[in-house]
Formats: sequence, structure tokens, C-alpha cells
Amino acid sequence: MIKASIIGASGYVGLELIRLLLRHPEVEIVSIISSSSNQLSIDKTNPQFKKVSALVFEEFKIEAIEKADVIFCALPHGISQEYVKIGYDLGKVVIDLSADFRYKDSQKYAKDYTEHKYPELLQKSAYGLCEINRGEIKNAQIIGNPGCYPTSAILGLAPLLKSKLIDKNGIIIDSKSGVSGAGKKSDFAYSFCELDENFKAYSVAKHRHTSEIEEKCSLLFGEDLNLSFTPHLLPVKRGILSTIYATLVKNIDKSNLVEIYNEFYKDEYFVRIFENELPELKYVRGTNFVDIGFEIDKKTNKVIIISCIDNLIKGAAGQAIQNMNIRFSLDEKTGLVMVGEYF
Ligand SMILES: NC(=O)C1=CN([C@@H]2O[C@H](COP(=O)(O)OP(=O)(O)OC[C@H]3O[C@@H](n4cnc5c(N)ncnc54)[C@H](OP(=O)(O)O)[C@@H]3O)[C@@H](O)[C@H]2O)C=CC1
Ligand SMILES: CC(=O)N[C@@H](CCC(=O)OP(=O)(O)O)C(=O)O
Repeated sequence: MIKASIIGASGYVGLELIRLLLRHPEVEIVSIISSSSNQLSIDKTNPQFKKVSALVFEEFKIEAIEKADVIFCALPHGISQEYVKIGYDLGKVVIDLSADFRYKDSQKYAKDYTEHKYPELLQKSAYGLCEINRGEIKNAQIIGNPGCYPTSAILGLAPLLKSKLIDKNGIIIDSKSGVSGAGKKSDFAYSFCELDENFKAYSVAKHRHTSEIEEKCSLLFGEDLNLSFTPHLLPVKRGILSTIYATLVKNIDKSNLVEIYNEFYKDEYFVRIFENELPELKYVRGTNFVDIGFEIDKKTNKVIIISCIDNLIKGAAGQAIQNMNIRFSLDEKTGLVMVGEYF
């Protein structure tokens, strides 16, 4: 059995990690770490866990993570790096859910986040976008789990970037996210009356995921992209739907696209290509799938890609577990096969 510790276990991503790892046949959770819930059992703080688990939250101590083979850090950006460093020095495999180990270039990280205290560790970490970077993930001691928006955007664009079918300038990524993407924030802007029956854009032309998407596309596909990324807040709890617009540089039709996407993702269980219909949030909600559909708009010579994920699963906890499966040479699907909720 793989022994796992979760730091930041009381947050939305931490709880989702616990929920998923409890059903993973090869994992034993050895510690769940939270300062706000210290010494409380999970079936008291979150009654959903009654009769399933009575794991007790504990405060961070070296002894709490020493027995683990893998540590998941589900902490805020900037704070996570301290805990990742401790886990790394103890020789553990560390999967970080924050942005702290997603970048190779510490200057790019600093521009959107904060000064990195351990820039040398960025060279030792693998970007955990499983379908694209499996080779690096297999041998890494630190895995930087991707942002939720970048997961939907890069997986949606990857086959077109690889086959050099689109203009690398002027790509538009228009993404809509459920509110759990913001974590357990209690700010006024995230209260029910502000969100329900409302829909709004935010961080227009300045969201920090723009640089993550750009850096990764450049490193993974050798393409220096110039793109616009606009996130929106949907009045739903989970899910991201990204609509991506790019200009075609070759004259192709829909059947070519179907072939290209099916070929690119032919061995990928967690990618579902929609050839005739279009993906919807409800198909992926509660699953580790990314659903991708597309059309060509001949009038404007644009390809329009629709890419959907559950932000807490493929966009966070599920992809982190997929990374763990890769790193520990398990079948990638272990513990992650789920059908989307019907409603
Ligand atoms: N929500 C999402 O859809 C996604 C989130 N992520 C990333 O995953 C990470 C966790 O996100 P999420 O669960 O949503 O966030 P939450 O705000 O829901 O939870 C974060 C947890 O971190 C702990 N924490 C907060 N501040 C500190 C601190 N100063 N020191 C130590 N622990 C602290 C808290 O637990 P306690 O106070 O009990 O210790 C809290 O429960 C973040 O980096 C986020 O960006 C990534 C992809 C998607
Ligand atoms: C709806 C919402 O607020 N979403 C978050 C992104 C969540 C995420 O996955 O990104 P990180 O892991 O980089 O935090 C945001 O826009 O900041």
C-alpha cells in the first residue's frame, strides 16, 4: 500500500483528495493535516464521511508526514513551497496542488505570484499534466499539479499545437468556472446573493493562469503563444467549460480534426473526444475526464474548441491522484473510474 499524507486537508481540494483516496485500493491515508480542524475527526467536521472514515485532523509536525510515501500539499500559493521543501528534504514524493512548482522559470512565477524561496527546486519538479508530460512525471520527486483553467485549455489545444495547424498568435481562451475554483473563500463577492443568477468575468487580461498556459505550451510544444485568457464565474459549484478560438493556418475540415484529436489521444483513458455532440459540464462533473469537442467556422477560418473538466477532480485532486498512479507505476485509472452525475 502507498502511504499518503494530505496537508491543507480541510480545504475543498484537500477534502476531495480524502474522498477519492478513501476509495483508492492501493492507498492508505496516514495523516490529514489542518490547523483549523486540529484534533477533530472528519466525520464530525464533515458528516458526509460518517460511517466511512473517522480520520482525525492533526497539526503539522514532521512525525505526521514521516511515515508517508507521498505527500499532497493542498495549500495556498506561496505557503505551499515551505511544506514541499520539507517533504522533499525527507525524501518523499511531493505532489503540490498550488502554483508553487508549476513553473520552470522563477521570474515568471514571481511576476504573477511572489518571490520563490527555492528556485533550484523548480528544476527538479515535473509539470503534472499527465497526458502530455508523463515521461517527466514518472521520475520526479516533486510534481507541480497544473491549474484548473490551464488543464482545460492546454488539453484542448494540444493536438492542434502539436500538428502546427493553428496560428500561435491571437488564440482566445474564454473559460467559465464553478465557484469551488476559488476555494473556501468567505469574501462578500463569493456570497450566495452575489453569485446566484449572476455571471461575470474577472481578472480580464491579467489572470495568472495566462503565463502558466504560455510557459507550458512553449516548453511542451515549442510554441511561443500569444493568447488572451478571460475567466468567468458561473453560478454553479463545480466545473469548467473553456471555449477556445484559434485561426487555422491550413485548409482542413471537421473530419480531419476528428482524426487528429482521436489519434493524439488514442491511448488516453481520461480524454473523451466528442465527434458529433458538444461536451457539457454535467458529463464531467464528479469525474476525472476531460471532454473535448470542436467545430470549424469556415466564415472566419477559426477552429472553436470546447473543453470541459471538473475543477476539483481533473483540475485538482483527481489529476493529483493520476500523477501519483503514474509516479508509483500503478494503472493510471486506479481509484479514478467514475461516471458523471446525472443532474
Ligand atoms: N479549488 C480548486 O478548484 C482548485 C484549487 N487549486 C489549488 O489547490 C490549493 C488548495 O485550494 P483549495 O482547497 O481550493 O483552497 P481552500 O481555501 O479551500 O483550502 C486551503 C487550505 O489550506 C490551509 N491553509 C490556509 N492558509 C494556510 C496557511 N497560512 N498555512 C497553512 N495552511 C493554510 C487551510 O487549512 P487549515 O487552516 O485548516 O490548515 C485551508 O483549508 C490552492 O493552492 C489552490 O490554488 C488547484 C486547482 C483547482
Ligand atoms: C473560480 C476561481 O476563482 N478560480 C481560481 C482558479 C483556481 C485554480 O485552479 O487555480 P490555482 O490552482 O492556480 O489557484 C482563480 O481564478 O483564481
